[in-house]
Amino acid sequence: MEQNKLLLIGVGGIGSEIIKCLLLSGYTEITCVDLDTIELSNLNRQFLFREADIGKSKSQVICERSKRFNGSAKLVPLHCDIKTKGPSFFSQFSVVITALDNVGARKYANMMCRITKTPMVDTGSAGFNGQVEVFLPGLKCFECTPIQPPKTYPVCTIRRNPEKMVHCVVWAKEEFKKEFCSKTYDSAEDEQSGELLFLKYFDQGIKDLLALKDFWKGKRKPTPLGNSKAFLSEKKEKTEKGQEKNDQPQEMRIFEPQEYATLFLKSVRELAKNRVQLRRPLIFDKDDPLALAFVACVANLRAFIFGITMQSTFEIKGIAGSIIPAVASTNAIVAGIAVKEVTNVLGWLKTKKDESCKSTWVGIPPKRILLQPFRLENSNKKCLVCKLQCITLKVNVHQILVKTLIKEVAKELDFESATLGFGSNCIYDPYDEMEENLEKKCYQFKIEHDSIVELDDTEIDFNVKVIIVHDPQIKEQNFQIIFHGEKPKPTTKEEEEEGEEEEEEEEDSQSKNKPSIVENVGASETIEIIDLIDESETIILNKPNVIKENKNLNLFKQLPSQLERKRNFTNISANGEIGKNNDKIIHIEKDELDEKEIKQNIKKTRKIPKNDKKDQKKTEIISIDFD
Ligand SMILES: Nc1ncnc2c1ncn2[C@@H]1O[C@H](COP(=O)(O)OP(=O)(O)OP(=O)(O)O)[C@@H](O)[C@H]1O
Ligand SMILES: [Zn+2]
Repeated sequence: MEQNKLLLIGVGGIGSEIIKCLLLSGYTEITCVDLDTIELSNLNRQFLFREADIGKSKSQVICERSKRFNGSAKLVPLHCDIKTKGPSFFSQFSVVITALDNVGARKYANMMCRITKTPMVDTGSAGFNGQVEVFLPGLKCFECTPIQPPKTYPVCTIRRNPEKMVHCVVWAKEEFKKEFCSKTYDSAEDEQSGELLFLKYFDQGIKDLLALKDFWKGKRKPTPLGNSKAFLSEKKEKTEKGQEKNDQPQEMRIFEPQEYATLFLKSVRELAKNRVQLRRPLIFDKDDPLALAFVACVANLRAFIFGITMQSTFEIKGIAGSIIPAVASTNAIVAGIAVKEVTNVLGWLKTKKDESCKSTWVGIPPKRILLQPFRLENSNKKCLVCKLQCITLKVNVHQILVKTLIKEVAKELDFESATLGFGSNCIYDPYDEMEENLEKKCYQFKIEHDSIVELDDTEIDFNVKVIIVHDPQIKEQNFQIIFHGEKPKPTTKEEEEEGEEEEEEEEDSQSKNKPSIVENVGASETIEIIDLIDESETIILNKPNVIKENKNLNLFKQLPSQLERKRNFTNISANGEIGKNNDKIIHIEKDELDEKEIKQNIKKTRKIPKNDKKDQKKTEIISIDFD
């Protein structure tokens, strides 16, 4: 353990737990990277931070505080974005552990780990669910499973007939974008702008909808609010709801609609002013109080119009940012498993046997913890990151011309016709008029030590990443090309077809039983329980078909808490089966069936025989057949 240098990326909720577990397990050399500073909202679960640390660098503080677990450990803090670190940085470490909150940074770490053939242990959590995934070189990587796009809602529900607060919030965010994020303004809007918007959103817009007479047949109609002055004058004696709860912070309270109208007019004025000062369109950020005030007011007033229960700004912030509150216990469990996997991965580095390494899904439904370990999978032949081929080029970036780089590397790799790209820039394309770039030196395009440039063959499917190692001693012509194992070669037709077939199989098997990762695990509102028609056993979900086709963990992320709220369903396994007292499982075949039809479509599963219970205890996983 002591000989292994570890890299921990992200020292937030899970990262703080990981560093503690690593040190207490005997690891002594850890580099901690985090780009952020400590915020008040971190303190409830990032247990090593204190109020006095607010504003300080997370990585600095965590390294100082963690000395208490092992005073002689070598902890290196780096306050930076991981995306600024290249292959030579990553290659120092035996294992990379990611405890990040976004897919972009994970993808970057994954690519660096593939390039440098470094194992990566990725962690994540959302509420009571979490995961630890182990990515070993040569096996499945973070990008082998396509990442699901966030949930979208039917346009008609959002624009015409919202049924829930989330629909109003999506609409409010859209309006925020239209109003403040697309145009630049040179002068402040006049004083009328708030009132005009009020009319548009809450009066005329609603009247226009009501004009669609057929649409409203049999539906509850919305009520337009009139103009803001008239609406505000209705304000009788009412103040905010729940006077007795006045000790709650503003953000947690629900106010009368008139209060939201006043705040709405104010927020429009302030946002318009800001836009003029900034001289650029605004960006919606749930942490920007003004943007959030606008969205909360618009969403609540729309909810009021459509007879939907209004919610506090705090709750709306959660919906607007797809936030599921972090749970310290989930983070601690995930961190513990991750550290165990780091030890397994170190074993793999010696033996190259991967049996002990596992990825694990974590779920904490009431009163029990479900851990579901999975064997590591093979990589997806279609995965661009796994297919990635690279070489290292030792050069003097101040001397080497773009022309030389392209010509020599292309010659060495048998390229027919090469384009050169760096980041999102194309430096040279033979079909474009870019000849003058050929005469420039590499550093003029900010290509420096540890940069990765890309050579693409325009004729065949051949892409090679070139890792630049700058050496000031090297003269222009004396550069050195270093292969990482085999010499890169173009993908052959057979390999391509093989990849396609494999992908189809993969999709098949995934939809049958494998969980796949989503951006913010469980953060999207994928599945929702619409109703429980029979108290004990029947649940109606908004997307039963999807469930049947994909017994996929992601679709079930949100179920435990919803089920708990609705009824006492207690057992939900990580594979997506839902059960009550181990014996009643339901699934419904069609979308939007009526109650009678649903009852006909219910299939009960077999009861788990009593003597199987021993097994369940051993694994803490309940596995029940759907059919
Ligand atoms: N590109 C990056 N480079 C380095 N660190 C990153 C990068 N992206 C995210 N992080 C860090 O990863 C950590 C993730 O931790 P966590 O999910 O607990 O988020 P948080 O920001 O601490 O809390 P919350 O978002 O819930 O307020 C954060 O500390 C964040 O700064
Ligand atoms: Zn991959």
